[in-house]
Formats: sequence, structure tokens, C-alpha cells
Amino acid sequence: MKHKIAPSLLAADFLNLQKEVEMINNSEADWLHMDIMDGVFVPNISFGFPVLDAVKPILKKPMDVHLMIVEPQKFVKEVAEAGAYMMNVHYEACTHLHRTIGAIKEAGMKAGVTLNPHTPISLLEDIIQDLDMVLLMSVNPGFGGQRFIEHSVNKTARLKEMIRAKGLDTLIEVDGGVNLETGKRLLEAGADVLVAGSFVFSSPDPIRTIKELKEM
Ligand SMILES: O=C(CO)[C@H](O)[C@H](O)COP(=O)(O)O
Ligand SMILES: [Fe+2]
Repeated sequence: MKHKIAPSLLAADFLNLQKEVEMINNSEADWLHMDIMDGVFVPNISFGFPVLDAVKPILKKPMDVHLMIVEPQKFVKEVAEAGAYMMNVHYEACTHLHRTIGAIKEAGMKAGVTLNPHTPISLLEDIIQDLDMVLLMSVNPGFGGQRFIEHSVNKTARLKEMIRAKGLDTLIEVDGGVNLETGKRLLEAGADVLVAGSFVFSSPDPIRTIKELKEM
């Protein structure tokens, strides 16, 4: 399967959001990645449901929502109503992860679990069979434009091996510091979906940059 590219709206020009979403529609991007932060789970606040609701009617690609919030289970309904295709919750934010995954699927969405850079993949041993995707953070969540954490390549390869050994088809998405160089190594290690924020939106030609990421 050809890998997917999910540009992260966090790095977009918020004064021209409609233009940015139309750029995504006209590009080879597969998904649009949306980062919701609460200032508690991560030391930053991004945007919330009003922004997702505004984007929903004009977006022609699936919405990949990454919740960096405490108690994400409280917002399953809101995320579904905002039109999300994939809802990603952090492993570190969920006490009853199995129940939350069930609720996400019942609401008609695909379910993803996100791991912070320090969280070992071994913790997924008894939940991975219920997941559509694992989202590996390759930076500490909270900000765009950070430096890629090298260990993420090895972590991706080990997760791929775990998925293969269990005979699953769970997707691996990697988020943070992705560019053509880190992206290539992540794909070689087995990543299926690459999130790219600043690399896409600070490019002088984002459509071309997305194409380059797609053609790696
Ligand atoms: O979840 C995130 C930050 O917490 C973003 O998706 C990520 O940082 C993308 O930005 P960049 O590609 O600039 O690193
Ligand atoms: Fe993200």
C-alpha cells in the first residue's frame, strides 16, 4: 500500500484558513491532520471544535483528529459530529482505553491510539488488536516545528514487527519533525502515514512539497 500524507493544520495560516483547506483539497494529501490541545495534557492550546466545524463543509479529504487533551472520552460525540474519520487519543490520557476505543468505533469513527516519545510500544500488547491505527509521536506533543527525535525510527520498526507478528493490518502514523529526510527513513522502517506541519505549510510551494512527500 502506498503511504499516506497528512498535513497538519497547526502550521497553517489561520487568517486564511479557507485558502489553506482549498490548497489541501487540490493537493495529493490523503488526510488533513487536526491537533486539538487543552493546555493541560500538553503545555499549549491550539484550537477546538468551532474550527473543525468550520472546516468540515469545505474539506474534501478525511479528517484525522489528534486529541492532546485530558479525558478525551468526554468528547467522542463532538469529534464525530465535527466529521472526523479517525479519532486519535493519547494512551497516557486514558484510564479506560478499551472502553474509549469502543465508544469511538460506536460513534462511527476509526480509532487510533497515540504514544508519547517515552511511552513503550509494549503497552499496546493487549489493545492493538482493537485499533485501526497507532500514532507515534516523534516530538514531544504540544508544538509544531520541533526537532525530530531519532529514536522514533527504531520505534516504528519495532511496532511494525509487533503488528506483523500478530497478523494485524493496523496502520502506523508518525507525527513531528517530518521532512523528506526523516520521512524517508520512517517509511523504510514501516510507517504508513506521515504527518507534516511546518515542512508543508512553511514551504513556498506547499502543493509541490506534498507531492514530494507523496512520491518519496
Ligand atoms: O501533534 C503535533 C504537535 O504536538 C503536530 O501534529 C506536529 O507537531 C506537526 O508539526 P511539525 O511537522 O511542524 O513537527
Ligand atoms: Fe498531531
